[in-house]
Amino acid sequence: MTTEAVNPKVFEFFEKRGIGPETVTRTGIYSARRRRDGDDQSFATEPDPNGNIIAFPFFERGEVVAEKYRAPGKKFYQRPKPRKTFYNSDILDDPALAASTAALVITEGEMDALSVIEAGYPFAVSVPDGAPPARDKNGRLIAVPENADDVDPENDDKFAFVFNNWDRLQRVKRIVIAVDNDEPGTRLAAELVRRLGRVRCSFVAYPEGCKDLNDVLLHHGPGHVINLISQARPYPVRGLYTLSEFPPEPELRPVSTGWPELDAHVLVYHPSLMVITGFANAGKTSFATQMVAQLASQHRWNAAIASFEMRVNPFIRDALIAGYLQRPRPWSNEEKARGRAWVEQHFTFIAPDPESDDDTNLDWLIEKAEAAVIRHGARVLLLDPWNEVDHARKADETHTEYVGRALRRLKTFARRFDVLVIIVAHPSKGATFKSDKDLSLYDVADSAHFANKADQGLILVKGREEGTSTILVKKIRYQPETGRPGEIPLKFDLRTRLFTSPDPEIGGDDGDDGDDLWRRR
Ligand SMILES: Nc1ncnc2c1ncn2[C@@H]1O[C@H](COP(=O)(O)OP(=O)(O)OP(=O)(O)O)[C@@H](O)[C@H]1O
Repeated sequence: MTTEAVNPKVFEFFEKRGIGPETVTRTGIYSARRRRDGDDQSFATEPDPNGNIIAFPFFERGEVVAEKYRAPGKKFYQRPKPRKTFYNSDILDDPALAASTAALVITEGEMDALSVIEAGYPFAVSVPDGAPPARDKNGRLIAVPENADDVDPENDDKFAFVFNNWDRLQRVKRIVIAVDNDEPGTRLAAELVRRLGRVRCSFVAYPEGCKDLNDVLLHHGPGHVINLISQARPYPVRGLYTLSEFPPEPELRPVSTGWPELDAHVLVYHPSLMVITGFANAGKTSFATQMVAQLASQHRWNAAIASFEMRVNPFIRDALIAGYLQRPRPWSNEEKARGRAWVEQHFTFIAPDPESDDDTNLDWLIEKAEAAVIRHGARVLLLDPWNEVDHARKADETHTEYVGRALRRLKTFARRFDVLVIIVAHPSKGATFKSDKDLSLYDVADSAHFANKADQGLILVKGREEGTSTILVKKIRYQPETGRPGEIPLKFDLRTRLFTSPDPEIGGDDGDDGDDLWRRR
């Protein structure tokens, strides 16, 4: 098209919108008129230097594949059977977009794309049919999913222009979405971003009083259009942050387990995952139960206890009361009543309903644990022992894969509900022949995941001499804030059935009791 072929009124129309004759001519816009096509009632639109219709041709690889018309009185129509493509789509093949030296700007209308081109930035396309409605027929805003899993590209009619240009679009490294600042524009942006991939998309922020790029060109000038594009901000990608964007994390507030001699080696905090292991009868249940009692009495950390091997009444209950009173039985009636009231206030128990045949699998357990947090303010979940949870493994899943998935779920639960999850687990059968000294977190229930996923890992060893025990602190994720590995002797008071400070002659911090301590009983 040459300038001579275009009605000067067309230039006037664009001039009023801030778009000069060079851009009009370069993009192939021309003036046209409608002419009756043959004897029937159909019309054709054809170029006419005096025509009062503005024609916007859509090129693809130099060919006009669609055309939109603006007739007087703001009447819009299109050439029949248009190919669904972007306005100015041929810019998609520019090597600068593949090399990432330029970002592609996608606008909601032709005038906005022209505004960008007018501002001196050629890398702009417009979607062909504007924005989809933002609300459904009941007036409710349509929620757009974040991913495009529900999109079938073959039948994605409204966005066929994306599919039709897929190969060219794939090469584009950076995309600036510059749609209208209104509800339909917001939906269009969301629909484009999920189809094009969030990581390469940015958005622009319009100045006050501007709803699109043509407004910006008219009211602020071409320089501002360019600034806006160069300052486009990336769409946040969930899980990827700069330091300043990083979501606030709960502060690490480690507290004592209640045994002063353990403080240098293990302090507990939530959210976190603690694994406690040791051979049969090593005292794992006694130790873990006493610990949750101490956490409740010293820090008011309520706990949910899922105890599948020990009866709650009277064993767990009395172990908790003992931990609270720190006094041997027999207890006075007043002590018993006080102890029970205290257990009632701070603990909930997760146990299968004898009336129901529900699987007591991990989903079941987590569901109850969530209720314990919400209803009873639980800060601790004690799962004792792991091996008794009726695990539900998927058909195509190995044991190791299952344990990995299950521990991930428990960690997600811990994080989401800000809970300390304590898992008591038996060592694998293969570890039975090992000495206590050689037992490691890798021996837990046949899976290295326990060692890898735990934030803190303890091994309990019963001493050769009755009433002596050692806590092996094997893993501490945050050192030194929450402790450091070590071997800490404790006394097991045979009268109170509680772990207490060792008698001075039994040993110090450095485990210099020699081999005796390690020998299996
Ligand atoms: N150092 C110790 N000396 C003597 N008795 C102890 C010692 N530590 C724990 N006990 C007692 O040993 C018994 C077994 O303890 P507990 O049930 O806590 O062990 P566990 O490791 O949980 O056992 P399991 O692997 O069978 O579940 C309990 O009666 C407990 O009071």
